[in-house]
Amino acid sequence: MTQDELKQAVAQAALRQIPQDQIIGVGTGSTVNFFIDALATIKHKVRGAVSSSERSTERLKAHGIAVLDLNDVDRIPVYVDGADEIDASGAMIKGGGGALTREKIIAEAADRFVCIVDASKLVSTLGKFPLPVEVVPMARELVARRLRALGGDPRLRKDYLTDNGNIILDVHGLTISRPRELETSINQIPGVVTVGLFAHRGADVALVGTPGGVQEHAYL
Ligand SMILES: O=C(CO)[C@H](O)[C@H](O)COP(=O)(O)O
Repeated sequence: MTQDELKQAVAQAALRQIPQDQIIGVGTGSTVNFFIDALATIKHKVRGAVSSSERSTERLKAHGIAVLDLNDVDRIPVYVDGADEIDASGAMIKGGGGALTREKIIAEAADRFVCIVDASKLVSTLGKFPLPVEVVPMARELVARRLRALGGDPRLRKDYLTDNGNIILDVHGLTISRPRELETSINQIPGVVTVGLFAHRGADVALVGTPGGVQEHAYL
């Protein structure tokens, strides 16, 4: 099976997690694109979506799925999103697609985080994938110095601004043995908008695409 076929399989499996007549949180990325396409086939069963990026919003609307403002929504029972890495506790690195801030906001607002990944994203220790950090532009060098002090090698994502008008520093060279602590430390640096570590609010369940089928991993 190709990686795209694995992504498609988990996207399809995620439909079973979608409650009837509710608003669904929708993430960003190539796996989520397959999920949005799958969601379109049951769109009469959902009230609409809260979207984590302009890209996902565009795709949802193209399918005729209503996109709502988070401020107008009381409850999001399920948030479906991909990840760049996920460990055995459900902690993740996210933000490879640059949407980490809105993703973290919707993840926090949702009752349940369903992570959809192919098996290549499962890791024992987070950090091989460079950790994205969204930063207010004027704080770039200050934040970069602080990230170096934490043992990382921050590199500016070239020719890229987030949907919020900020830059991203991708931090290479980290071995993240204590994801919660690192998430807290990086969030303390003035100028950091969001770190792409999702440890305090990790996944509740991961649907993992493998050549043998979709596995479900539940986390406490
Ligand atoms: O965090 C993300 C976007 O900001 C994505 O979930 C992550 O990058 C995984 O993307 P893909 O499904 O394309 O591998």
